[in-house]
Amino acid sequence: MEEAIASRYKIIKNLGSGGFGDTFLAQDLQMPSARQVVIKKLKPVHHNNISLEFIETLFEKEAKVLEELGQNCPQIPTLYAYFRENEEFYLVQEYIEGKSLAELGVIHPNQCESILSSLLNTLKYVHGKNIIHRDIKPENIILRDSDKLPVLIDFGAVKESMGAVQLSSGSTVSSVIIGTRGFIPPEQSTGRTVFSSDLYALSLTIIYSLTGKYPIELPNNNITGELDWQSYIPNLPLNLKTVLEKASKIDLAQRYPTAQEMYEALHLSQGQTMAVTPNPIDLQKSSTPNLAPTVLIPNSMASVPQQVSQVSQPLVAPQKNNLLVILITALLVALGVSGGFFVVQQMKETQARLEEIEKEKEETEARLAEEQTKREEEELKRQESEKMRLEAEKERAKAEELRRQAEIKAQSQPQIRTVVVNPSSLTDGSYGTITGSTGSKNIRSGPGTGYPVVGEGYTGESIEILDSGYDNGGYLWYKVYHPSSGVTGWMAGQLVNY
Ligand SMILES: Nc1ncnc2c1ncn2[C@@H]1O[C@H](COP(=O)(O)OP(=O)(O)OP(=O)(O)O)[C@@H](O)[C@H]1O
Repeated sequence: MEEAIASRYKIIKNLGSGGFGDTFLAQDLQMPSARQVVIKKLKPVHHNNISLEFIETLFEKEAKVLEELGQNCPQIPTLYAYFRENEEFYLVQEYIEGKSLAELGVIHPNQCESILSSLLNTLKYVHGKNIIHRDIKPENIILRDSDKLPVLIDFGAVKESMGAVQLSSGSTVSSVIIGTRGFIPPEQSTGRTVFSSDLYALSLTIIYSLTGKYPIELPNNNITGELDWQSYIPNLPLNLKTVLEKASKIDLAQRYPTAQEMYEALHLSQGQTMAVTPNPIDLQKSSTPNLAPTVLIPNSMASVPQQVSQVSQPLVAPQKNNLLVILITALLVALGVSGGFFVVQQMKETQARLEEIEKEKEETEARLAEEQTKREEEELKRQESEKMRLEAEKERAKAEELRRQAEIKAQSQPQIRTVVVNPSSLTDGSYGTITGSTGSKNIRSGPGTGYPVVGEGYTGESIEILDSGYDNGGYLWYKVYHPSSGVTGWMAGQLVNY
């Protein structure tokens, strides 16, 4: 890792590396305090058909915007410097000490509500300058240690300038879409980012702080695409729930169009006076002391609130009700006429988006049907091969059974092992007697009880010994001639006294 940047900023550590470059914590060696700063190094994505000088011009333009935002809003880091070195571009910013919402995880609903309110004030100011942040997410909001206020970092436009490309028509566009999956609404992913895209991302960021879940971790309704986050936090104050639900609508037309309207809805739905949340712009970084916090004028359409008094005031003084109703009606009629074109335009955009969603739905359905058919075909194939396997298995078992039966049969067949024990003694005239308990003894056709009985002899009778052998169990048998019956056959060894 390099040790210093531009011979002035001594790198302390790398804070992160993203798609556009690296972010470092460094010390500014040219400041007496050697204050800590954050340096963002950006690398152009494409520079085939566009010169670095052109990118530099865009970068400078965006850096100037960041400078202005940081100077006037205490909840945006101050930009100290920006420069180009070789082919890389650098932003040197105020270091905000604190933890990001991503690091903080689940936060109590009351604190979430104050964070939301405070960030809506910041966005009122930012949008008032015609700037859209484009990448609001838990990682890009730091809860500053010193005052616990949320600070918005990492504006997207300057990164967008790194992806500039020239079209054949001559106009310049960015080839990159800034934003983070799950936090960007549909219109932003098609390159048509509007103010309410930031409000959408902000609502999902607050939903993260309430539930600890990123949008991609939440289940969504298959028809509307809306996320089901409410079940994770059942006892949420109604006003906060209503505001978050509206701001996170997929349909752009159903969302709050401005931060001002969302802010008003957040506070009005509590049925109270307009909030006395200090506006970041009025808690400015400039030297003006004793600045009172602001009260927002309820029917003011301006994005920059007016400073009036430190005390909370009723939304509408009762005695002025009638006059105010007339004024509001007149204002709405005037706005209705002048805003007609804008409304038609919005409707057209919404219609186009709905058609796009419909098309995406049809494509998804076709893809799912195709996948289903494929799955069914595979299942059929699998069943077929399983059937074949079972049949083969059956055949094998059958063959095995046949083999086993043949073996049993073979084993039940008596096996004759004829062994001459004492050939010299088995000469003519070798006699023995039948022994054992009184009674008849079987004479068989072979040496073993498996052989049929061919005759009988009685204990004490004399027999001529002709041969000897063993049965399957290894027992000795004698081949005898039984003179009393004239039978020749085999007798078990223990029945013969020889
Ligand atoms: N001004 C700042 N003060 C304190 N920390 C900051 C500041 N700016 C960025 N950081 C921290 O630096 C880290 C990297 O930040 P950053 O968002 O600039 O870049 P990245 O997320 O790495 O890349 P990408 O630009 O692609 O989003 C984050 O943890 C962020 O909280």
